[in-house]
Amino acid sequence: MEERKLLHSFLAKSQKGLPPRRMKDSYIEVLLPLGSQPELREKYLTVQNTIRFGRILEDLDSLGVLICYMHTKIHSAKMSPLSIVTAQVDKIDLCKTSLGPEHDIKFSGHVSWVGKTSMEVKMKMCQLHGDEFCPVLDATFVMVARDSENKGPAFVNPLIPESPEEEELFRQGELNKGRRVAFTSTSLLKMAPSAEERTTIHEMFLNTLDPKTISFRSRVLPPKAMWMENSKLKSLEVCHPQERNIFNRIFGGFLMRKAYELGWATACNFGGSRPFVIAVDDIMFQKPVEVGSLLFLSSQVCFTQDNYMQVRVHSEVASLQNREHTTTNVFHFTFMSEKEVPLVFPRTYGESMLYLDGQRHFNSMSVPVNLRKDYLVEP
Ligand SMILES: CCCCCCCCCC(=O)SCCNC(=O)CCNC(=O)[C@H](O)C(C)(C)COP(=O)(O)OP(=O)(O)OC[C@H]1O[C@@H](n2cnc3c(N)ncnc32)[C@H](O)[C@@H]1OP(=O)(O)O
Repeated sequence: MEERKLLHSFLAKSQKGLPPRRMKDSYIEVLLPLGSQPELREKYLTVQNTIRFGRILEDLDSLGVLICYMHTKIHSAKMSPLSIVTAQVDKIDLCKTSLGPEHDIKFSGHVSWVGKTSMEVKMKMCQLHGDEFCPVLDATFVMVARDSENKGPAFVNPLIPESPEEEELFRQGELNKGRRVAFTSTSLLKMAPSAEERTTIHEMFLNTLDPKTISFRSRVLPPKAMWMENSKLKSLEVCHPQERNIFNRIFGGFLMRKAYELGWATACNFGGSRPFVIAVDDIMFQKPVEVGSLLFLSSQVCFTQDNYMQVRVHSEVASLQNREHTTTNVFHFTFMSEKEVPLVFPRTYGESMLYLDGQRHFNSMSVPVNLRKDYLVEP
């Protein structure tokens, strides 16, 4: 960090002072040679001989940061004065493809939109089948540039779209920013549910009243249903220095992997069969996690439909000395099970809000649900 302090002089005073960049300036392709270098497979392998999605999340996080460093590269400086952190995983959509560990994987991506200090990054992952790399997933992350000590915001180079396709991507990035703001401002933490949502919750409540008693208090579960509170799983991680990133904080990819694996176990436990992840969305990195923290993860199924489960993982940290807990992330994962899953019923008002939030995330998936069938992506 002492060395990084000296890089302050390379920081731009305004965005205008930085040279504009093209999308191709940040474009990179990275090969993960699982097919040609079998010794790499161990790290990526599940017991069902498929690829661990948690490891892919880690790779995407590192790649997103690397792409932003390409966009902001100062050719005259040996080291970048910027600290680039993951602010949000906007969306990861998985395509209808299986992920075997015997074939090479190719990641690619570039910056698709920039604000003043934030950058949207689009990434793709493809896997070799025969002679061809076939698409496996699309990801959109938002990264934020901070100064060399990660203490305040730092400007990033403007982005110039060069073709109608790039202009469309840039426009989409602008819309995504608007959508994120709208999603946050209509959050159930700030606003009451809509009339339709209120009806859903009231109907669910009525469905759980015991018809034998004339009481609002005796609740019984309908058949093939489970109370939301009984879907919960929790875990604790000690954040060792091994998991730190280049800015001496805990690596975002590690946090995502741990949250994903707990979410997967929750879906497995709830659904009673192997779940497959089909979408990840709106993971906010609200606060950095300090090395040495205790990371408390709490996961629950908050919405279900047919074979689908929407799982929410909440993470908070506390230091060993200070017992106060602070929320650092909320993760949203959509899983598909091999068979129909139980209905999940909220019992309290707070759980009803979790149910509606889960439903909103489920409905925001971009690929129609009926297209999603034979996935093989596991923890
Ligand atoms: C070389 C390659 C290998 C490297 C691998 C290492 C990878 C290391 C990457 C990581 O592991 S980072 C660790 C995980 N991430 C974190 O710990 C970040 C924790 N969160 C924070 O530190 C702050 O919440 C954050 C810096 C993201 C935002 O802080 P503020 O809320 O004070 O930000 P501010 O209000 O100043 O806004 C700054 C910009 O961020 C944008 N922003 C903030 N939160 C956002 C959000 N949630 N989503 C999208 N954009 C967001 C905001 O719109 C604005 O954009 P513009 O300047 O372009 O207008």
